[in-house]
Amino acid sequence: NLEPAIRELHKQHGPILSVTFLSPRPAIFISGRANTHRALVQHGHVLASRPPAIAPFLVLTSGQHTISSAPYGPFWRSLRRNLTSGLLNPSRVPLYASARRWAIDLLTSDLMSRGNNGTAGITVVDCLQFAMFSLLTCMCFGRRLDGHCLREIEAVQRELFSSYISFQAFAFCPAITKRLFFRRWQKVLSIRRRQEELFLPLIKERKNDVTSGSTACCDHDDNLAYCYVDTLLDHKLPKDADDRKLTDSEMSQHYSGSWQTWLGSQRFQAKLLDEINGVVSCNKELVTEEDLKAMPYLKAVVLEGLRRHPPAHFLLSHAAVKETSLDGFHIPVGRSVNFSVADIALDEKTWTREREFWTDRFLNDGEGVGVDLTGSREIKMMPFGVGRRICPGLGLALLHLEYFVANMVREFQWGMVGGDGGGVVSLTEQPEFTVTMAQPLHALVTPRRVSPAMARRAVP
Ligand code: HEM
Repeated sequence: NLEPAIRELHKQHGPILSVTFLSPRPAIFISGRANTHRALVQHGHVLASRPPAIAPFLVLTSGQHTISSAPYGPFWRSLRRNLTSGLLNPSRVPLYASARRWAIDLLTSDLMSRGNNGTAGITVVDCLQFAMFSLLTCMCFGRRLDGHCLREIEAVQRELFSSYISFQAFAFCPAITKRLFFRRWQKVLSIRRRQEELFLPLIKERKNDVTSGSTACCDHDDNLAYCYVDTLLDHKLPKDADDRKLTDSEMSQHYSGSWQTWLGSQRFQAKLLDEINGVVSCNKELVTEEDLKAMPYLKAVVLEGLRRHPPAHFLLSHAAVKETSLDGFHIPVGRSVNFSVADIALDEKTWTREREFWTDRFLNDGEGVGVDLTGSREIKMMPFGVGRRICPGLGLALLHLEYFVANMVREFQWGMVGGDGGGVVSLTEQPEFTVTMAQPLHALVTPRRVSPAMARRAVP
């Protein structure tokens, strides 16, 4: 449980710390809005790299050849530009409208078919993650994958996310820890193998434009004209990019929470529903992307969710491109430099009632109105990071959050397990790759109307 310890060390020793854990190389921690702005925005180009990956992540990122893990340089720039100008280009948003509708249909049907499990409620995260995997894999591979294939992809990715922290053990003397934690190391290799077994055939199918029924994984009627794999297959790396692949032998070597009333309490739901009904006519199938633009309360709910419960409590580790100094502290190349997202979001000097889920701060004259999530002027909250390594999926993520929340509130009444007004939900957090709920949410879900998705299901 690193976070409280780091916070305490900052209190005792100041905003810039160098801490030695198990790894021989100390990690640097930088706190505070102003310091973070200086480091990541004003001197953003200097701290825009990533530190050398430890053994498991070398395997899982093919030797730091992914956008998020690649060191700053032509290779990273080229891949990142390919993603932002291709799949994430705002002009392509409408291309995936049908995939988004499909994901909402899947989610609606899934929630309905689980039938509240008596009075124990539905484990919401299972349904939500499955719908989100369906949508993102569709955008990635250009096809609606079938349920079996999706479940397999979901299972391997979830295993990776939940084991992520335990893999840090290999930071210390990997030659020994690989033997000491032999099973854990085997898990790293098995996750990678399964990812290859699942993803490579899908990539090859897309490449060969297979339309026969030989691949049971695909629903051929719903091929997308454009997907992320297409952009990667067409992509040409610049000459000076380091596209060195790991050799086989290298591969085998490496191979605060509190009890709170729930956000879904009737008050939030009723206000959201009022807003949605004011914008969307009752005979319309779904809330659309266009409708979302006229929903300030929905935006406030989503922003307050990201502020109070950011999925990442720390940014991915940054590193200096060249030796540098920050406020008189020396930062060598290759050191991991870390920034706390959660502490900035809970800074009492920026936010009143900072620990409360209080949507009004993003409405009318509230302190959060017009907050700049890119942090270019100043940082008030940074759930997506700031500066050169800012999350390129920011726009898409906000769209998905608003779209899913709006449609789920419109379709269902969300109730607490445990009865009227008496229910509480544990918001105790559990660190994984992202921060998750230690006790997953169980909710009672009641349809508000016969939705088109339900009607379609009813047709044999
Ligand atoms: C609520 C949803 C999301 C949150 C909170 C989130 C947050 C983050 C954060 C905190 C980082 C690290 C920034 C840093 O190191 O300074 C990051 C990086 C990244 N995110 Fe996201 N993200 C989300 C969704 C997405 C989506 C939907 C995509 C793609 C479709 C995406 C793609 C990436 C990539 C490629 C990076 C690495 C950027 C780089 O190193 O240059 N993210 N994200």
